[in-house]
Amino acid sequence: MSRRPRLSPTVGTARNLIRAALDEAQVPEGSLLLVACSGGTDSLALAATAAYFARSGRYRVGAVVVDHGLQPDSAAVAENARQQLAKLDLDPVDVRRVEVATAGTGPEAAARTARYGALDAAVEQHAAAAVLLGHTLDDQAEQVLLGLSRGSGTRSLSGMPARRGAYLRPFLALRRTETEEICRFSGLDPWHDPTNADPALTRSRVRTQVLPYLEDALGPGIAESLYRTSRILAQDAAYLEELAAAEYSRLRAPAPATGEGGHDAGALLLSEDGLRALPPALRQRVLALAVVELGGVQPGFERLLAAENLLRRAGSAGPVQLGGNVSAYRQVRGARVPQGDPSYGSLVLRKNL
Ligand SMILES: Nc1ncnc2c1ncn2[C@@H]1O[C@H](COP(=O)(O)OP(=O)(O)OP(=O)(O)O)[C@@H](O)[C@H]1O
Repeated sequence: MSRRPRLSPTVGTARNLIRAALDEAQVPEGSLLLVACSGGTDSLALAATAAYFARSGRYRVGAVVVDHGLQPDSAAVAENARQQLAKLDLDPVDVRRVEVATAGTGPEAAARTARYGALDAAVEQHAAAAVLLGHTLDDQAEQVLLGLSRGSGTRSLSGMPARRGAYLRPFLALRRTETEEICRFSGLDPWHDPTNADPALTRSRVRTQVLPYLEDALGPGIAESLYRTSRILAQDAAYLEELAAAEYSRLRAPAPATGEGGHDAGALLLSEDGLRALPPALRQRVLALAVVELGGVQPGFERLLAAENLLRRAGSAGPVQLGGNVSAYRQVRGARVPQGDPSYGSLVLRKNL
């Protein structure tokens, strides 16, 4: 009597991870899932595991391969991905060539922007309910380590989110060695991106030198520990951001226009007493929310400390540059700010044109 090959425990774990991610995001049964697939080990393993949900009839499953056109062999890499995906009976398998606009930004960031543009377009065209990304625990550990090396805060150290809109990362708890195992088990032949071992790239050095060194020096389990840290900090970041958003809407007021009536859209006011009463973790987040609302970029820690210092000054103070051309200053009562003007007692944030 012939026996069916035993299911690898890793394949079972991977299925459970996808099932949990879809349930958590409440992706409706019968809808289309698109796997974002580079043809590399992680996303091919993801496609192979997601294919199970098509076979079981619970979802429809397709894949999108983005050809960035940055390397001479990029079309061949995309074709290899298509051939591997053809073994999995996914529908559709959509290979998209994109133009990567590298002017003014690094090639990696430009490729990412173009890739997400193509994935968004594929979601729209195929009316997909979710896009699955193949990031693993190892990717998350690298992300946290890179964040630590830059002196980042809670949000950045919480790494990549498991979910953002329709984008899901079900494999964040899975090791890269496990995605390799799934590919072997599924008879897939993944592409090995040579840039993953390129010592000129910081992330590659973290992957091939720093993490193995830490593993050696501190003992095994460092990747799992960094992943654990990311989960703890993700909870904390979400909670602090929720509190800060509530404080921001409580303390924020529109700036009056300099002329008759209306508001000055390029500025806003934050109650100084309200800001002073907050703990620094919330005060700095409130200031950052104001900067972003005015069209600036998320300010760094030192800039936020400088803005907080304005609140300790006796008279008019500032401006302090907060990034993205947004500055903060305070004005005290006098000829320019008569009592009764809402700018009095407020920190003013202004976008300089
Ligand atoms: N060219 C691409 N086309 C479609 N999706 C992609 C492409 N490149 C990356 N992705 C998606 O983004 C995820 C992360 O890619 P990245 O290259 O950062 O990591 P990786 O660990 O090398 O992943 P992989 O082994 O799947 O290539 C991939 O798992 C995949 O879901």
